[in-house]
Amino acid sequence: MLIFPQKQCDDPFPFFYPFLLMLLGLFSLYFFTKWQFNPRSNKKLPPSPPKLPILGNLHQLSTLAHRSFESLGRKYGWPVMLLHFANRPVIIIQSAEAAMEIMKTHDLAFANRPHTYVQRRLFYNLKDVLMAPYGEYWKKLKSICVLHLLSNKRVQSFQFIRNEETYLLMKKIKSCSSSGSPVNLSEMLKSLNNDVICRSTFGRKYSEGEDGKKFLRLLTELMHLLGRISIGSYIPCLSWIDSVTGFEAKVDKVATELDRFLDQVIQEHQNDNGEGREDFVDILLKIYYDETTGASIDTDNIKGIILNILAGGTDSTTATLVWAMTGLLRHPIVMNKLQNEVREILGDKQDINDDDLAKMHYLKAVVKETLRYHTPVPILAREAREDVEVMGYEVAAGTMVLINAWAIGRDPESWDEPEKFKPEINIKGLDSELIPTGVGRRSCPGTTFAMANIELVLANLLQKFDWELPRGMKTEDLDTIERPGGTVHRKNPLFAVATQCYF
Ligand code: HEM
Repeated sequence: MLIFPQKQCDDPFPFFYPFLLMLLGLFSLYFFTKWQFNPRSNKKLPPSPPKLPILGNLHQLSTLAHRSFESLGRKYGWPVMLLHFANRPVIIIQSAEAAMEIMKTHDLAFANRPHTYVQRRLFYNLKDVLMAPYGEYWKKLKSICVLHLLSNKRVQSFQFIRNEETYLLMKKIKSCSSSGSPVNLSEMLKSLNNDVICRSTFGRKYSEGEDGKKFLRLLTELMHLLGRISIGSYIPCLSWIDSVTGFEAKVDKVATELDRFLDQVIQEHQNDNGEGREDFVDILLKIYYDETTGASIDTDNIKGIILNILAGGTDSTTATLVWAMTGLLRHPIVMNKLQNEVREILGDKQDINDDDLAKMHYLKAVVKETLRYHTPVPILAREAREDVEVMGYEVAAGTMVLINAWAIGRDPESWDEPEKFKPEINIKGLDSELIPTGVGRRSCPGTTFAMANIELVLANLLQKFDWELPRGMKTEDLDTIERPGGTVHRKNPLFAVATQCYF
């Protein structure tokens, strides 16, 4: 038995200890009452990995954030995890069930998007449709997109553009195939999509001439800046770094030059006698001048929407097409099956129309599988407009919420063998598990436009050519390395050889 030595009563302040005890008691009572009656304190927060002062969890993220979120989530909190980007709380959502709570059950509460200085500067102080906060103003812009610019009818009316541009691409590939040299599919598909989107938006292409090239360079820079993280947006005390590294100046330069270009385009359209076919700028100008529609918009809205269409339209469509061809070249059995479907449905017919595409079910399954396996926009960003409970966790108003669509598409809870590229598993279309273009109010209005282009180009590529990898390359040699960014492309360009031509 341990005997503690008795404390000698030679303390000069014998009244001090009871006083200290009383003080401690009062403090405990104060904090206990505060904890009990503070409505926020006993709310359950999602699990979180340990974080560092100042940085929070930023040091745990690689440039491919969707992959970092998945591995951190599996270790620290699945399917809902709390991270800190510096001192900003960010909720990461990684299962279909949790994503549906955000985008369906609480769609209205999560109808805002988080934004940084970069988006504000590039998108006319959020006067565009992609970044505008939820409200009457955003509703007006979104309905213009859905009803006037990207409706089924409008997408059909642009069929001649898709046909003409696809035909030009086929001719280009044919001329390369005669020499047996590999074609750079990444480059060709990017230029096709730029041409389709520029003709739909401006009524002309910008792939030739100095002006055109400069504009396409600006567009590439816009996408690059949107995909970069500005340090100052998350750690305000380090915002000087963005200025010293020239990042801020670069954003300003690109924003100013794009604005000048768009002003010129609008001016040209205003001077035009309007006899040609209607493009997006014509439609937006009509709404601008028409006071009876009640949808009054200004020129910043027009320019913001155009930039959204250019940014959203070209990059994600190109990435999907390039990844689809990557998947097919890596899986010759799938390529063969798709080629048989396309050729059986078309017979000798060379021009492919929407009715033909509607019959190509395996083609649709291949596109869906590409969106699942190589999700082009892997992370969907939303912001809470009010305090909400999600999967039993508290999410406070203003919290950034990132939905990892890529991880949801590879969740073994939802998919058999999710690590394999297998269009057959996609044939039934598990809708809530496949959310590459979002769900709910803020979902993508350009899906029909994108799919019409993707399906037409793929069907043509497979009907008119047989494909192989460049000489000496095996299917397993073809890499799938991703390039970081808001839209995830292949890091290395995709080269393939069109061995046989059938037109
Ligand atoms: C395969 C191609 C495409 C993919 C994967 C894609 C993906 C997405 C995603 C994930 C979102 C966010 C959805 C959400 O938060 O719920 C989005 C929004 C948007 N997309 Fe797309 N997109 C594609 C094509 C297009 C095209 C062709 C256009 C225009 C011509 C377009 C215009 C937009 C716009 C304007 C928004 C913002 C909508 C809003 O905030 O209300 N997208 N897209």
